[in-house]
Amino acid sequence: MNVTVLDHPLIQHKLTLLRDRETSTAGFRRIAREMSMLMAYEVTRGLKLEMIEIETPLERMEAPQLSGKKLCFVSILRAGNGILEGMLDLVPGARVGHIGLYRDPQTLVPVEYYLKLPDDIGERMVIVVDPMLATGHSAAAAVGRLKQAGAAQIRFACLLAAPEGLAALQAEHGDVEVFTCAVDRQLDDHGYIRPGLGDAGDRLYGTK
Ligand SMILES: O=P(O)(O)OC[C@H]1O[C@H](OP(=O)(O)OP(=O)(O)O)[C@H](O)[C@@H]1O
Ligand SMILES: O=c1cc[nH]c(=O)[nH]1
Ligand SMILES: [Mg+2]
Repeated sequence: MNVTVLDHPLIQHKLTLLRDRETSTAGFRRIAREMSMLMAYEVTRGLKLEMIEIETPLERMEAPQLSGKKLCFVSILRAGNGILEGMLDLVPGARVGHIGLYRDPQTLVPVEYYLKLPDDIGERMVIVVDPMLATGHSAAAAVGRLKQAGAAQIRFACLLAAPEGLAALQAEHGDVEVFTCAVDRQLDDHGYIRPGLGDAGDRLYGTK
C-alpha cells in the first residue's frame, strides 16, 4: 500500500498531546498547526528541483529552486483547515482549493456542500489535507472530484488513519500516496477511529 507513516519523534510526541482528552481547544489548534508544518516538510520531500544562476554577495553560483508550477493544497472542510494553516506557514506560495464535505452521522456517506479549486489544478501537484481518514469515504469522494477537475498528481495527508479507510482509499484510488502520523487499531460502530483523538472538527473549533 502506498502509505508513509510520519514517524519523526516531534510529530509522534505532538500527536500524543492531540489525542489527550485534557488538551484544550486552543492547545489542540496550536499543536495541529505545529504538526502540519512538520507534515508538510515530509510530504513535499520528493518535489523536483532545477538549477538557477544567482549572485551571492561574493560570486555567481548555480543554486537549486523548486521547479514547475506551485503546488496546491486542497482542504476538506471544515477540519482540513486545522492542518492547512501550518502547511501554508511552510509553503506560503502554494495555491489552495476547498471542498466542503460532511459525513452524514447515520449513513457515514459524505455530503458535498462546497467546491472551489484553482483552474489549472491539472498542472500542479495536489496535496489533499484532512486530519482524519476513517471509513475513507470523504477522502475518496474528494479525490474523485479532483480527478474530475483534471488533477493527476495527488497526495493525501492526515493526522490519523484507520486500516479500513486506507484500504477503501487504496481500492478506489490506488495512485494516491497517503501520508499519516499513525495508523490506529480500527473503526468503532459510529465510524470513529479507535483509539483516535475524537472528532477533529469539534476539538479544533470547540463545537461540542
Ligand atoms: O473517512 P470518513 O469516514 O469519511 O471520515 C472522515 C471525515 O470525518 C470528519 O469530518 P466531518 O464529517 O466530521 O466534518 P467536519 O470536518 O465538518 O467536522 C473528518 O474531518 C473527515 O473529513
Ligand atoms: O474518529 C473520527 C472519525 C471521523 N471524523 C473524526 O473527526 N474523527
Ligand atoms: Mg467533524
